[in-house]
Amino acid sequence: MQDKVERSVMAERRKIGIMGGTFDPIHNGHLLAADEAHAALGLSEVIFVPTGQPPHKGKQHVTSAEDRYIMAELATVNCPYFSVSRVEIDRAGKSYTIDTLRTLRAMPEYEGVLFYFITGLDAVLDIVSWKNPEEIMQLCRFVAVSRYGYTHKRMEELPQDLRERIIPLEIPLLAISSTELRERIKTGRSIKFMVPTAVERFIRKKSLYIN
Ligand SMILES: Nc1ncnc2c1ncn2[C@@H]1O[C@H](COP(=O)(O)OP(=O)(O)OP(=O)(O)O)[C@@H](O)[C@H]1O
Ligand SMILES: O=C(O)c1ccc[n+]([C@@H]2O[C@H](COP(=O)([O-])O)[C@@H](O)[C@H]2O)c1
Repeated sequence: MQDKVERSVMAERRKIGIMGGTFDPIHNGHLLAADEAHAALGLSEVIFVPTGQPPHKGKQHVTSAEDRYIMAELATVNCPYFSVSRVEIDRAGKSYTIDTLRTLRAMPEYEGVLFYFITGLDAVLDIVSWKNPEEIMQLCRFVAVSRYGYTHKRMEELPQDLRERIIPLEIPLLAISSTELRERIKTGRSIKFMVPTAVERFIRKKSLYIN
């Protein structure tokens, strides 16, 4: 009975996806993951949230937040249910997901919304090292989409209480990563069908990733 009531309450709540990432640069793998989650989970929209300071990228050089934000805008502008948020870019310090969830949940336009945080399986397997993972799981549902080189079976490595809150989602594998794209640009190889055309044009115009 309790379960039934809970399910019917959840069915009435607006469901919104959050696709967080460094997006250095954004690529078709990110867009496909967000689109598959949108369809499979009945999300009304997906908000892309480029990180300001990625919490786990350490000393690795990261392209300016503004350029990564513009690329995210260019990649998503033609999709009516995608948008890009500046919430992490405009916040000082490391971009912890817990802070982002608290901020979004406190915004009047998202009152009563059920958030789904979309990540690749590689990122989810690392969740125990994130800030406040238990509280994150209370504030949203986690979605773990397939990523080349990983299987959902590996979710068994996670503590049960966290694993139970994560929705595994099989999506077509696109073996694209931002690392691979940066390497391709540096070595003069094509990225043509791996990123939206507008993103490729921006990368070329700003001479990003050439050294
Ligand atoms: N090809 C892909 N398929 C599915 N999910 C992906 C893919 N690429 C990235 N993701 C997921 O998107 C989120 C943001 O990823 P991120 O911006 O770090 O891209 P990345 O390609 O993993 O970058 P890098 O190679 O620099 O680590 C993460 O949850 C990541 O797992
Ligand atoms: O909050 C944390 O501790 C945390 C640690 C690592 C990653 N994240 C988030 O996970 C998303 C993917 O991160 P990344 O580094 O793979 O681009 C992005 O939104 C990050 O802010 C969050």
